[in-house]
Amino acid sequence: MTEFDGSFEVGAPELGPTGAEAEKLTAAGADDVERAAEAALRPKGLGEFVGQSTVRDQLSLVLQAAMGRGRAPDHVLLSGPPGLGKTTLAMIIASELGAPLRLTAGPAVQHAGDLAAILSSLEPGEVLFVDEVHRMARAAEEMLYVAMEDFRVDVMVGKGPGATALPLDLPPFTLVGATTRAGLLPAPLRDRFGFTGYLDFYSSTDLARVIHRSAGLLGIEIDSSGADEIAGRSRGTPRIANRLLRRVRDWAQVRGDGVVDLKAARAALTVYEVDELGLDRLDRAVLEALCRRFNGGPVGLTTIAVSVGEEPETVETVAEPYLVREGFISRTPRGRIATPAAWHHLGMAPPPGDGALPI
Ligand SMILES: Nc1ncnc2c1ncn2[C@@H]1O[C@H](COP(=O)(O)OP(=O)(O)OP(=O)(O)O)[C@@H](O)[C@H]1O
Repeated sequence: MTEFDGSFEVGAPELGPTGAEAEKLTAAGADDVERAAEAALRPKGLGEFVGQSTVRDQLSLVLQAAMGRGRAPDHVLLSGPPGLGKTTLAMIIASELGAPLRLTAGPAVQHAGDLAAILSSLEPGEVLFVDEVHRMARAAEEMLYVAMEDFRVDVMVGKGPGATALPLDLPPFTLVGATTRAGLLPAPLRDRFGFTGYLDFYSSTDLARVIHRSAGLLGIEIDSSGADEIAGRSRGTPRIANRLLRRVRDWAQVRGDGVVDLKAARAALTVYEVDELGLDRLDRAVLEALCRRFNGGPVGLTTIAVSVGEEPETVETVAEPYLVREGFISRTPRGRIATPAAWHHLGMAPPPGDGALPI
């Protein structure tokens, strides 16, 4: 039996649930039907990718220039909160280049040997996508520096004092790394990416476009008031927009007339506890913990995570970026603080002075 090296090969840049994503899903236990539905909605080319015009333009230049030179493009780092399209862009990069794509993730690369196995089997021009690149083991990271810069990997043969490093030349390849936490990447790794694309939360207008596009692909009848309502509650995130669209579609089918309109969107999102600003259970639990239990803070991330029953990383990468962006939370050296907006959102008056202002 061949040992699993934590990566998945995609021969042709076939996108959608039958390609790389389907393999990824199978290996992950296919426990998530939502993810399969999501994969079906992935844009297949830069032209279909909604919004993020700056990153799109920059990337398009990088790719066109490389193709013009007949060379593999520089390594690309994609940075931004979850669900904004990093994996989708990696697939698009391979697709636009007509190159095969290999997918893996930082947590699957826990030993240098895992990475050596992946790198040494890359085809010329292949795109290697490493999701959560900030979570790779240190030894693998160091191997990656050399592979990115010199297209070489040193394979260790033997053990102990007699061990020798055999240099193995690699074909040119393009690494696409994705991270939700660019700040955690060591500088030597960050510096080896020739281009970094920063993905930001989407405007409601762009999200409404994503929703109309997805509705078209799924054969859902939708009007603009329904799309706008869903967009406004999607926390600036296409993944959430697509998920809420499917939930509103369920409501429209079971309790409505099948059309996703304003009434269906409002009723369904009330059922699913997504409030008018798009805050969901976790977001509200974080605000409640901060205000009710810790009187507005400052309080440490771990303490908040324990009180809402989540991992600190989930709170930090999933809930916080949006809460900070919407001005509900301030991050200070002493911990997280609830802003007056957070208190008001919970229907409470902020305490005078402390807790209301960032320190
Ligand atoms: N610009 C976009 N236009 C249309 N749909 C998009 C766009 N960006 C993302 N999506 C949709 O949102 C879903 C999530 O995107 P994707 O998986 O690429 O996010 P991600 O940033 O890689 O998330 P994570 O960090 O959690 O892996 C995809 O199914 C895709 O259909």
